[in-house]
Amino acid sequence: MLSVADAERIILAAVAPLTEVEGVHLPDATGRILATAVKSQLDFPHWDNSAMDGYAVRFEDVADCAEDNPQALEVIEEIAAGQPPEKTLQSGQAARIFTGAMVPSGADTIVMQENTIREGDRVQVLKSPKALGEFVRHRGRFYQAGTPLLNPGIRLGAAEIAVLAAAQCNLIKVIRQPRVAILSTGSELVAPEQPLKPGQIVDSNQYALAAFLEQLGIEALRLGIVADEPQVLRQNIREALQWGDVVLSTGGVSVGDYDYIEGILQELGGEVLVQSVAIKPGKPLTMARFAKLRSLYFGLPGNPVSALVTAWRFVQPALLKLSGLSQGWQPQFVEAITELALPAAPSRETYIWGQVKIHEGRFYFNCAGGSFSSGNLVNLAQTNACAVIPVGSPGIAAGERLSLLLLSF
Ligand SMILES: Nc1nc2c(c(=O)[nH]1)N[C@H]1C(S)=C(S)[C@@H](COP(=O)(O)OP(=O)(O)OC[C@H]3O[C@@H](n4cnc5c(N)ncnc54)[C@H](O)[C@@H]3O)O[C@H]1N2
Ligand code: MOO
Ligand SMILES: [Mg+2]
Repeated sequence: MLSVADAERIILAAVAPLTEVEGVHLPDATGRILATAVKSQLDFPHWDNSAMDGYAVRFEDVADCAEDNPQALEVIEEIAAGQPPEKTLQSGQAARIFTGAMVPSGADTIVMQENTIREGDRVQVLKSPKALGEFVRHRGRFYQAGTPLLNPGIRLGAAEIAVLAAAQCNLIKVIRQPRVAILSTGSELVAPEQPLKPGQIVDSNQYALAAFLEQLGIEALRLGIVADEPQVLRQNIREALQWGDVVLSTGGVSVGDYDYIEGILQELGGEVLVQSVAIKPGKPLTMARFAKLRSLYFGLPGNPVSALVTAWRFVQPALLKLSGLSQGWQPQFVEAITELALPAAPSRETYIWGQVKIHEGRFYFNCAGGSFSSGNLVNLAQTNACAVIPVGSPGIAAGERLSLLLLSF
């Protein structure tokens, strides 16, 4: 049985980030991973412009003015944003200007409107600017044309999409999305919409995994429920591996008579890298690499909580690394204070699900109510973090610090 740390290392080492590139239009680029550096032929700002509504002036004209010593200037034109100036400012002159408008030649400083009094075609400046260039946003101050604007390997969110739009990048090169197939193994399973006969179990894992993937920005190929019949399972798994970069199944990975997954992976030529892990829940986690197909198989345990906890702990970083993210794909742990006492972990690293909150700048963890069983998915609702209890820990008292795996925060 591997330790959690060793299993993580083996799994993540087996992941080769995707490199294939595709083009998407800007409105479709949200959530995608940038494949190549983006440069712009434009400086940012594109030209000297005003940061305030006020007057464009020559600093030397107003360097010494004050309320009891105002400086009168002649207003020679009005420049709105989007409108190029027509005149060149001479000494003793000002131009009415608005935020974002181009600074006219001859001017070097902006005086904000609040420090002026307008009198017809003249303006009185009541306060001298702090420095030459005050409230001028100079061309190229934020970014110089031709240098990298966005680096590859980043996920495109609202901020990056704004940058791309401003740089007029309409077609973006992104890394293709991972292909992930999911299947639920188990002859006892029925879909949520089917009537339940005695002894049957509703296939919640398929839905949980599809939602888990969707939250990572991946649309899963849902292969449905596959019965515990070796021939049928083998055929489904073979096809899934041919199509996908990653195949996730649940169930059939323990030691029962109907637990066929590991044997099938070996028959299909997979290199089984993980067979069991000292983690609770999730001990029978199985992972295999199919080098020729360039695909990975995760056989997650069938118990609903075991399936999700192992997905959060191992599959999530693997998929984020696969997606081409250059950083931030590793699992995120923070130090937190537990509100309630947590149990001992004699032999397996134990994950206790619950909720994390920030209070006065600190993380606080509240474990879920109800019973902690890998078969109880009811108290999994609203989980956004898992407390990690290290192997050999006698338990963690209320008010003590612990390490927390952040899920979505
Ligand atoms: N003798 C032993 N028995 C078990 C061991 C062990 O070490 N020795 N390990 C236990 C642990 S820990 C886990 S976790 C489970 C994992 O079992 P499998 O991965 O083989 O899963 P199944 O046997 O197929 O199912 C277990 C349980 O989960 C339910 N299930 C399965 N699929 C779904 C689904 N898609 N949606 C909802 N629920 C599902 C299934 O009906 C069973 O109740 O093994 C222990 N046994
Ligand atoms: O590891 Mo199992 O997931 O304890 O029930
Ligand atoms: Mg089983």
